Amino acid sequence: VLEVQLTPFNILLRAVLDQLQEKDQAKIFAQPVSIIEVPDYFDHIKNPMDFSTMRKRIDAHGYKSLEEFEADFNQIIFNCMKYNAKDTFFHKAGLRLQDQGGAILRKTRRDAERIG
Ligand SMILES: CC(=O)c1c[nH]c2ccccc12
Repeated sequence: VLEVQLTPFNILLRAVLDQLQEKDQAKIFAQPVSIIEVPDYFDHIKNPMDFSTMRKRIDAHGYKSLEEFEADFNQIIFNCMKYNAKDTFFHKAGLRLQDQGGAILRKTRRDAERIG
């Protein structure tokens, strides 16, 4: 059922989100951090974010601009770097996603600028 109205903007956001998720092979950022797995997570992290939540917001037409979309992506990274100590697999995965995702978003902004 095509319950999501496909506008050019949310087609673009879904495509960018797919590219960002390709950089998360371990699927660390795919779903919300589980309060069962990590009981103290929400003591430290006040604005949880993950890719599945972003996808829901795209489908609800909840992003009014690319900047709002990027803010949620940056929240994922910020939370990961804050909660996980520097020498952990998760922290390092956050750094890599920030680097690789940053390149994807810069190219997206450039393309959007050109297309207008
Ligand atoms: C994204 C993130 O920080 C995590 C994703 N899964 C986790 C499991 C335990 C602790 C942290 C996490």
